[in-house]
Amino acid sequence: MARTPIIAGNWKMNKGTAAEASALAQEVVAAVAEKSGVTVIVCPPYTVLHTVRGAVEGSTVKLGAQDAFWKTTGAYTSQVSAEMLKDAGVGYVILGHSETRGRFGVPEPEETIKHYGETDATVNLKVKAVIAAGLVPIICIGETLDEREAGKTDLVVSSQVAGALTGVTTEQAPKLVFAYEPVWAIGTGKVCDPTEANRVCGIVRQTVRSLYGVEVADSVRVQYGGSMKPDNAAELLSQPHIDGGLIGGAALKAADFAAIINAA
Ligand SMILES: O=C[C@H](O)COP(=O)(O)O
Repeated sequence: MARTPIIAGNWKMNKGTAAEASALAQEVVAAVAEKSGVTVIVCPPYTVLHTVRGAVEGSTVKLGAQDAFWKTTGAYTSQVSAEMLKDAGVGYVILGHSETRGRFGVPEPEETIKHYGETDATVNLKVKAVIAAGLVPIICIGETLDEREAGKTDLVVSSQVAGALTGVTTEQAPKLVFAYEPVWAIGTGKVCDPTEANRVCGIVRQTVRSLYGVEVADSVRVQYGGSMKPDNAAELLSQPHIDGGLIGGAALKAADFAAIINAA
């Protein structure tokens, strides 16, 4: 089955002033104006969603968010619901990014803390809330270096996929997007070998197949993320199980982001 490639830029906690966000979003819109046949998404910080919404309006570039809470409203200080994101013009939501998942319950030194205790259970609640709001979740999964070296990659990835999908129906599943992001490849410049990235994206698809059957498995889109750059994108994106990319650092420069999109 032909799946439409999907490239998402995760700006993380960057380009968060209105001026920066507006400039980058406008550059992305201009850089991909002639490109068709690819779903292009930008995921800025919450504070500039409105700004970026205005910048991408009327273009093919879609608006995404970096997380969502599972409750719709209430006394949940600091949280943002999927319903609120929908109202803000968001169509896609990154969930379970490794920078929000917990790891082994080991406290980290303050200067390096960047994990917020996300578990498969909270990712699952968020996936269901995002689907209920009519938005598309981009579900992140991936192993740490320790897990890879212990030979646990396939187990970690398949259990994260299955854990995210409890209670998600066969009717809801075809639209899902997954992002396989080996944690050791994120922001390190150490990209996963394309053949291995394809193999693990195949594990994601196989897990979906075991839960929902072959048609759904053929429909879901699986991105690779982790140091994808203009010079390695074509080889990664030509792999049969890799339908796109979740891009961090290279999404902060419109020319690099566009080069990756053009390789899809
Ligand atoms: O969400 C994006 C990923 O964490 C990849 O980040 P990166 O491209 O900077 O390695």
